[in-house]
Amino acid sequence: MIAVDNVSLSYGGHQHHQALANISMDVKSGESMALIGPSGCGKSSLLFLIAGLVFPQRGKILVADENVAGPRQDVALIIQNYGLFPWKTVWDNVILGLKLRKLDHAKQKQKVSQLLNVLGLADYQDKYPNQLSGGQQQRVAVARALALEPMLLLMDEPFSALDALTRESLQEMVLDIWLENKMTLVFVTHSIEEAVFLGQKIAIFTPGPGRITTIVENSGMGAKEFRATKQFYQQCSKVRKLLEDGQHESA
Ligand SMILES: Nc1ncnc2c1ncn2[C@@H]1O[C@H](COP(=O)(O)OP(=O)(O)OP(=O)(O)O)[C@@H](O)[C@H]1O
Repeated sequence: MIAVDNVSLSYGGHQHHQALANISMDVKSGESMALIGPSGCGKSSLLFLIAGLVFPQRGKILVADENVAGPRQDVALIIQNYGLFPWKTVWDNVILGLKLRKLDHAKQKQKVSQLLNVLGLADYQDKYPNQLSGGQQQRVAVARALALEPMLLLMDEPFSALDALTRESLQEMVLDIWLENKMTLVFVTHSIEEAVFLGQKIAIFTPGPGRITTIVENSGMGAKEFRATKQFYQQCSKVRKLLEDGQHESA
């Protein structure tokens, strides 16, 4: 589904800054991958490259076997801080993408109602984002992305602003959606537990410029009970150790 081949990215201007160096990775169709590493190591930049919002100076990125030349209709991106329109209600935020696609009106309504029900937002459909909690806003962002039935869902630190329990329940919701829809999922996180709970593969980044040092296979993920297993704790320890090693290397 995604093939990133030897990609380097610099941001221009006179303070020329190399954000990513020689990144290669593959994500198969239906897989989930977590991107984790210290702040500023280029995780969001890699997500934006895959989304077709920025372009590399070197290397190649394919999505569904096609060169990424711009945003695609079948790829949804949830940006940091949810990216909701504050002047639109929950309903209008979620239906927006379907309107832009000019989907049949009845189908638009049916789809949005269904999603709001599934995500527990039906009672909030006429509220505005600033009338909602962080967890509710996050669910609206997820609903808006899922309305488009993406084959690839990209999420940038989706649950970072949430309290621990809300965060876990939304992680479980995303796991359910991923298992049911068999879409490909790539997400950025700072949380080791989140990476291990939701990532079938976990890409470990180091900074200065951003590189992927290791891709951890995490075959145990896929069940809610995984969180309570010994394997889960072992995987968390492994990821923590790799992150620490990366910090020492780049220090
Ligand atoms: N538009 C931009 N112009 C110039 N530099 C940028 C731009 N966007 C990001 N950078 C720089 O590129 C580097 C990588 O940023 P990026 O946001 O991808 O990192 P990150 O790993 O996602 O960080 P965080 O975990 O803090 O969100 C940083 O040093 C950042 O300052």
